[in-house]
Amino acid sequence: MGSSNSHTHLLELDDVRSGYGETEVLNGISMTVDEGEVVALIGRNGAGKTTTLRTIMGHLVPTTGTINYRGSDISQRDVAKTAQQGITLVPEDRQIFPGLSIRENAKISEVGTTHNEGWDVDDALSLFANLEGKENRPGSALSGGEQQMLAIARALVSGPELLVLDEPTEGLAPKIVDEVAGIIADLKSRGLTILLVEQNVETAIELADRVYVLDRGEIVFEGTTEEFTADENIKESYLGISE
Ligand SMILES: Nc1ncnc2c1ncn2[C@@H]1O[C@H](COP(=O)(O)OP(=O)(O)OP(=O)(O)O)[C@@H](O)[C@H]1O
Repeated sequence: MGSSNSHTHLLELDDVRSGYGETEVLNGISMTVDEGEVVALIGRNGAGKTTTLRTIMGHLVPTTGTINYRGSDISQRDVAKTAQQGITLVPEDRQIFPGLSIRENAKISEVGTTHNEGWDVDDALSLFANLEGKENRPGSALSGGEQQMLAIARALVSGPELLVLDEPTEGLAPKIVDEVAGIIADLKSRGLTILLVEQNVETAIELADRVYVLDRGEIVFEGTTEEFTADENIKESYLGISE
């Protein structure tokens, strides 16, 4: 039915159903992201988090429901159109080109950036101390943490209005998790709008203003980070966290 208030959200999913062929994975989810917010989408393995992002990005088209971006329905558009509209995904597998240097990987996003001026390649890389002095090193020589940082830098070069991060800390050592979280916090403080999918609940709540919990294709909790932190029941029931 849509949001009852008259405020236009940056991104609004309303009763979205989506999946793969006959298999419905999202059973009618509704969520919003407002400008300047960091919104975390969390949930167990297989809950449908990546499917939600694929649907937002246009890899999957909802069978019913709407996705509005700046008040326009974008449910039926393709991936290229989504990127042009300023929604940039940093995918779970990071997709760094192994034969290209760090700089070349970052520069790729300059191509076709039409909607908005993106970050300068040097400015984007300079956010990450770990990448400093390594601009000519090939993607194949990077650690998982460095790949993640480069993937975020490359996304910034495309000039996102909404940065979508799919499990950015997955598989990283604790020290590197902290560094990546620090960069996300920095981007947040600069006013960038971020939709963050995380399995790492601690990192998610450290960064997010609001939290959605997805379970078996349904949103089972929505609230501020404070409300989530106070809700022992939701943490225990859906995320297997108890203190
Ligand atoms: N290409 C596909 N074809 C059919 N089913 C799929 C496909 N990709 C995912 N699924 C199914 O959709 C459901 C949700 O998967 P999804 O990857 O969205 O979950 P997730 O919450 O992102 O989990 P994870 O943390 O493991 O990535 C799972 O049951 C999964 O098996």
